[in-house]
Amino acid sequence: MQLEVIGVGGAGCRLADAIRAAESATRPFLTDVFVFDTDETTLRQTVVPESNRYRYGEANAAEGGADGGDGDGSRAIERCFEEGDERADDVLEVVGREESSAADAFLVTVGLGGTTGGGTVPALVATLQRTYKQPVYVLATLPADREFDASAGESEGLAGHARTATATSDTEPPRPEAATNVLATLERLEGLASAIVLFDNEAWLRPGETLSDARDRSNREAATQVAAVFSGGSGESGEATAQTVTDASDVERIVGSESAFVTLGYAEQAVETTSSRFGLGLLTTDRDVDTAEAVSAVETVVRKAIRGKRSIECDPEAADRGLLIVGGPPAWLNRKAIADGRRTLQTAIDGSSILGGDAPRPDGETVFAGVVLAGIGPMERLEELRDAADAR
Ligand SMILES: Nc1nc2c(ncn2[C@@H]2O[C@H](COP(=O)(O)OP(=O)(O)OP(=O)(O)O)[C@@H](O)[C@H]2O)c(=O)[nH]1
Repeated sequence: MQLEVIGVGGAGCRLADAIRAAESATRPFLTDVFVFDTDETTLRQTVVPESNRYRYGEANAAEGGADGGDGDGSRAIERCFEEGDERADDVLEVVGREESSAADAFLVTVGLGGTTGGGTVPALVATLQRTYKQPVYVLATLPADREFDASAGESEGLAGHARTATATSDTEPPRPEAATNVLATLERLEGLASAIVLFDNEAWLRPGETLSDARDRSNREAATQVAAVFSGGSGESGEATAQTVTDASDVERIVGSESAFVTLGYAEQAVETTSSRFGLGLLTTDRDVDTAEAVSAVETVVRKAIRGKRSIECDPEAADRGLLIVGGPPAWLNRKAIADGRRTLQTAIDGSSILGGDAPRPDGETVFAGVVLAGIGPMERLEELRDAADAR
């Protein structure tokens, strides 16, 4: 399927940039990528073409810091929501230069916790929904615990998350109001966004890593997950055709249109191909691949994508619907193992709707699985953010 990506705010711009970088030249899945921020530097640091970068409004810092200078983050984000309509119109003026979008869906990327992205995105999603017929999905990061603490690095983290006392050289500002902002934006997105993919920064931080150090790696992880599921089931891939194609309507069926929360999973395993062995770029044939090895590779990546670390943790059983894409060099895509993988997903989520597809990658050197779990139930992380907001 084809996506139009719109990044808003610092994190939103960097995520959009990372998704653009994850796009394969031979299998494009992006019609366009736009980035919008109050901060010129953020925009310049992306590799998005200048015509698609746009600076709008005043930096929120100029209003007295990320919480508006009044110590009450909720008031600051409310002010940004009020400005949201105007900002959404600015965005639409740029994005809507073409009367209709060639994309199958929009993906709005944003980091929740701040005010620029989180303050604009509800109005932007509403405007896009009113203007276009395509679904509008949101990819939203959740802040890490240490951001809530104005004296970062001195005390313990929240709600059982182990704190690594190394945030001192972090260039990310403390955001005591972040949890409040997250909840306010999510509340507004409810009923507006077609679906909301969550990415939990706390879970993707490595011990001893600063937020600034983690962010490029986290963005690459998120972009890989997005590319696997949104570009994954493309039907034609040079000389290889998928046995089971998943298209935009399949993705829509799984993620729904009612602001369901979504988590993404991804796993890959390097496999030997003729090209990796001899560097000749020759295709691997079925005869070269041991069936047991191919089955094992597919089983392994499917299991890890479902049970391993996903964009946000939740019990797979709490999901209503699921999508599985298995990709790699065609000779490695064992059909029976892929069908078994779908059954594994069905059993794991105990839900009613499962779809699956395969994604042949003649030039690929890994077997991979991308998983979408949609309609995910109560999430511990959101509960923790609620507690953090209440504690303020
Ligand atoms: N994964 C990821 N998260 C980020 C990145 N940058 C910031 N974040 C997260 O996103 C949240 C919001 O940060 P920004 O996107 O910079 O904020 P903003 O929307 O520009 O808003 P203001 O800074 O308040 O004007 C932060 O609290 C972090 O949790 C990034 O590059 N990657």
